[in-house]
Amino acid sequence: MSAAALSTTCTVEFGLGNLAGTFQRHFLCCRRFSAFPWHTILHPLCQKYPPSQQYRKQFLLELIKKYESTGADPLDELYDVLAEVLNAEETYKCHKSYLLPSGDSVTLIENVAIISEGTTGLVTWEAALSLAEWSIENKVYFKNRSILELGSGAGLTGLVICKSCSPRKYMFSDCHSRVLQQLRDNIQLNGYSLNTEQENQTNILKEIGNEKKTAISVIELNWELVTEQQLQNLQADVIIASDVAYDPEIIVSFSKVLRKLFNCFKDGRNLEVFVSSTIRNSETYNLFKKTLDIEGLMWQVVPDHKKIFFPYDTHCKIEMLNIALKVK
Ligand SMILES: C[S@@+](CC[C@H](N)C(=O)[O-])C[C@H]1O[C@@H](n2cnc3c(N)ncnc32)[C@H](O)[C@@H]1O
Repeated sequence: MSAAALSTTCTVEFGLGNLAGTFQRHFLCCRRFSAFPWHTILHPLCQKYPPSQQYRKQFLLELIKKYESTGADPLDELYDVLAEVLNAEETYKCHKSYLLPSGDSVTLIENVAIISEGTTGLVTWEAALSLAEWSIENKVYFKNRSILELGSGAGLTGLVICKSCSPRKYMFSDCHSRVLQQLRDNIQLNGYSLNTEQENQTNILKEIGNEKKTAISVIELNWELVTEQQLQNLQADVIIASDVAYDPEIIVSFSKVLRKLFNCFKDGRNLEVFVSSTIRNSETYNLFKKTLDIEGLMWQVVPDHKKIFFPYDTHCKIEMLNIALKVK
């Protein structure tokens, strides 16, 4: 049977609309499947930006097993792709592509291991996916505003916001040199150019035709070292962060940075702060809330967004806080 014929069969059998969309979303960012997949390994995004060799191999073996368990004749095309994948070099980095509701996508280079090179910042974490989904439903917080993201990691949330919410300025930041390099690469991979230092300082907007483009920069910003003056110079209106409350030491320095950011707003400008966290350990998470309290900050839990379109473990508890200065 040809691939086209199989594709038609699957369309009829599984109803291509939602199901194919689900398969693509799972496959392109390396998530497990619970049903028979198609429109994946030959997807143009997969061919241009291949997921890890290990993931593609497992996927194809499972696909072949499930397909042949229906009694169908072996499909040469699947074995050809499997041979190609088996011959490919196994690398410690891979591509993951995240499909957006607009039809656009964000492709990232991520490490295969979740912790590598002494950092957690080389992969995308669940809280980043959740924050990105929330942002698409809440564009009003980002449109024409100047956003500072703390601990950006691989850059998923920021790239989704830049592609979907038209911010005026987006400042990615992190402290780790490998993470900062991967962030720059990922931003460029998605078709953006980075602002120069001079452009950052003078806050120049890129204007192409009549369309204003988001000014994007990557900043080395270590919560342990950054001063109030440095934060003041960034002139951010909105602060976001995801999965940064996972370690007691980090929690203290992160909360202090938030307090410093609020101190920059003595002139009455309004600062919006959103922090999305996976609650792995309730003691650690409570410590985060307690530390915010010690720093003179209060929070409200933001209601969950409605549409889930990135595949992630929905059993893990993710919570987003809107953080503000306590009223005296
Ligand atoms: C668990 S990762 C989360 C990355 C990304 N926000 C996500 O959710 O996918 C934590 C990030 O915080 C960064 N980080 C940890 N300590 C930091 C510090 N003192 N200053 C700045 N960034 C820090 C790490 O480099 C890493 O990128």
